[in-house]
Amino acid sequence: MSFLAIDIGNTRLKWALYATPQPGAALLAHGAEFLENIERLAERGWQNLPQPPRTMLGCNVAGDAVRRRVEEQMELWDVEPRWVVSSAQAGGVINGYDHPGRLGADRFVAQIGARHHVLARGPARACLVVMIGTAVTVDALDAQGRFLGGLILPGHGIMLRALEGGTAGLRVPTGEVREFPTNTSDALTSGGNYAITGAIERMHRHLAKRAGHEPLTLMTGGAGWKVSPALDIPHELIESLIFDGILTLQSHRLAL
Ligand SMILES: Nc1ncnc2c1ncn2[C@@H]1O[C@H](COP(=O)(O)OP(=O)(O)O)[C@@H](O)[C@H]1O
Ligand SMILES: CC(C)(COP(=O)(O)O)[C@@H](O)C(=O)NCCC(=O)O
Ligand SMILES: [K+]
Repeated sequence: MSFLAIDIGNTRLKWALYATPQPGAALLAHGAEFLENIERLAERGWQNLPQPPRTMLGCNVAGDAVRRRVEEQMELWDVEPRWVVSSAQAGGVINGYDHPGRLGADRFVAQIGARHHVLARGPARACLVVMIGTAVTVDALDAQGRFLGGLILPGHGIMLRALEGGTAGLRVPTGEVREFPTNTSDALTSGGNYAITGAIERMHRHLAKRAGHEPLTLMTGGAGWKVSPALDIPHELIESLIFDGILTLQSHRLAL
């Protein structure tokens, strides 16, 4: 019954093999590859799995060419590639985007994972879903599981490259996050970090006001550990949030 979940972002592909397609299933193997190395997935991580996947579900925001390259690597097994498309409603989330299909599949799936965590923890409440990947997204779910809307901003790497490319004097090593930075490195690192944490805190305020209660804040993504220490609101880092969403979606599909 083993099930492969794949999350393709703009920087890396992350994958996880589970014993069964249900939230909380045993994790059998997992890995990550930078997109420039996906041609090696079959020979590297996927060659020596404890068992071949029987089914799979993925989410991809890196475009069709990347998806096709990944599907070629999957020819190793007899598995039909299936990819999440954002829709008006799925996995307990009602998608309030103007055009639901245009919402990034990773954002939709992370919200489904977040909704699963909210309901597993007690009475339904609003939830802020923060993803710190290549880009940063901050998405608001109300207590009924309705996606109210969200922010997209550049991730730290993109902010730095934009500043380096657009100026003559900002090519400096990485600095530290400081309240009052007194050198260029610290000024850039702190500026990026507080741009991200400031946006999260702002959206948290919007959602607390709309919901009338303190939302649960869940954070995920490759650079979440860099942002978490400077975020002044209670929150939890859940590395597996997208996979939890994929497992939830898959188990809902099987139940239909
Ligand atoms: N070991 C790591 N490998 C790759 N990226 C990392 C690592 N640690 C932190 N990062 C940061 O995480 C970001 C990529 O996160 P990820 O969630 O994989 O992004 P995406 O989903 O957009 O591909 C990079 O921009 C980088 O700043
Ligand atoms: C916002 C994103 C670029 C985030 O990508 P990531 O940082 O995970 O690589 C992705 O979710 C996307 O391409 N979204 C489509 C546009 C939208 O959600 O409105
Ligand atoms: K992502």
